[in-house]
Amino acid sequence: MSASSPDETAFLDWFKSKGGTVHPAVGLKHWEGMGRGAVALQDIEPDTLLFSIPRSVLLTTSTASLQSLLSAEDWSSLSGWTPLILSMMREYLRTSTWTPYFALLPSSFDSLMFWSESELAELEGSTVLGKVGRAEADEEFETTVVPFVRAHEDVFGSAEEYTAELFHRMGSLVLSRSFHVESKEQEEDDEETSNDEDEEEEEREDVADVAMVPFADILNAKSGCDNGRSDKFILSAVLCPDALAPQARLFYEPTTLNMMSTSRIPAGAQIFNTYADPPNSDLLRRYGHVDEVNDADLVEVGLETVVDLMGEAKGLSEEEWEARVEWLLEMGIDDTFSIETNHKFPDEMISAIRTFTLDDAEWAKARKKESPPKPKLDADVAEWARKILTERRKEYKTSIEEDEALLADSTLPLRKRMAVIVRLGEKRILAGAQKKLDDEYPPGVPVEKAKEKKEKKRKGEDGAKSGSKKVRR
Ligand SMILES: C[S@@+](CC[C@H](N)C(=O)[O-])C[C@H]1O[C@@H](n2cnc3c(N)ncnc32)[C@H](O)[C@@H]1O
Repeated sequence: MSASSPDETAFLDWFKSKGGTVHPAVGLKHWEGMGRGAVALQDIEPDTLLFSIPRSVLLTTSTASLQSLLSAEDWSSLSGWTPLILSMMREYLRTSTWTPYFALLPSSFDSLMFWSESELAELEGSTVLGKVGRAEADEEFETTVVPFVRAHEDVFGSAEEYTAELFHRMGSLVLSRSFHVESKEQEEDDEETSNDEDEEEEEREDVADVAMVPFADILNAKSGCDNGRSDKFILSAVLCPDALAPQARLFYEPTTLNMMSTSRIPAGAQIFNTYADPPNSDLLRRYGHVDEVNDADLVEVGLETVVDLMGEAKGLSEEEWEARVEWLLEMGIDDTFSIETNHKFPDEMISAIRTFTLDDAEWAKARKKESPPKPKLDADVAEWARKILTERRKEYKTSIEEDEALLADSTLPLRKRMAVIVRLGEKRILAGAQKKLDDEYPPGVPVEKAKEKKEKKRKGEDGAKSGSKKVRR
């Protein structure tokens, strides 16, 4: 194991003194534009234990001492991530248990929480602006953390040191580096629960299952360089660009978390993790970086955009469209639709569009059946979808061409470059979806004609466009 700084040496000594093991072929290295990461110092064969992390070094609400020093009532008055963040703040300020680990962690971030108003303005058009959460975090600090720490100075020590800056730093570390790690018993319980219950559970993740995992959080990630979506607590470390097969993965053992290679990693290559394939907007929000090429990119279209356009155009009164919106939400339709890089229209968006095209009798029937219209894309829906895409594209203040020109400038500041990559990716998806729609349902073709054309194409009567091969004579 190689370390290149005194902090790294101290961290590795601490890690090993706690029972952690590291394969001699795994080293730490600074990677241009990515910070610290892991490197294969020699060829690594599949099924090699890269490193093994004792569960006792995980920093969680159970391994930190704060919970045991407070009454159950006081502890349970805290919500969200605050119990973990406060535990981390106290461990950082008052104990030496995780000092070598904290010394390796960054204190400045490029994630959106730390962007100025003018920097955020570069993201205009992206729905990520509604998810930054800075105001909520500031409010949590002022209204919960400050009074709580002041009321328990016997446990926390001087409240003065529990600053907003430290609160945001710890919160950002949780956002960008934590893992979902359940106890072994919890995992077994989970196996007995149904998928639906699992999904609900994930939405309100218990802070007790959120863990800072020393060493595992040193691995960087890059789109296309991992083994695809990870399960909720599966971490996989893989080599880029050979991403077709999984190359490493973290196995959850009763007393350790073991990172194993699952295929060969050549000497000199970076060992990548997966962050579960977020789109660039979320990468930027949570981690403070983007992937110039991101297969998992997407653009969101709000139900609001659909309603604004269709409610008015179909001549529905405010009361009528509000009733349809409420009903759609009751029926489980999301208020945001994601279009991905395959440019396919989300089924839920098609159902929502169709809900606004229903006449009174059809609307009454749908309500009686308690089922939104089937997600069938036809010429009429396509016409609406095209208008919605046009409206959505207007929410960005620059064009694709302008953004491409900006990116060609190598002196563009990092944050602006990342913002441009996010908004350009989103606009390209919108443009791609529009093109796909135009190919399938050419604009200006009367609905009946478009139906005919589509039917012909389906039956393969439409020559080259249907994919039928021309015979050369
Ligand atoms: C889990 S940590 C990985 C370790 C980190 N590089 C370090 O120096 O401590 C995640 C952070 O690493 C950086 N990172 C990871 N993958 C990256 C990538 N593909 N490009 C740029 N930065 C990346 C980002 O700053 C991100 O917030």
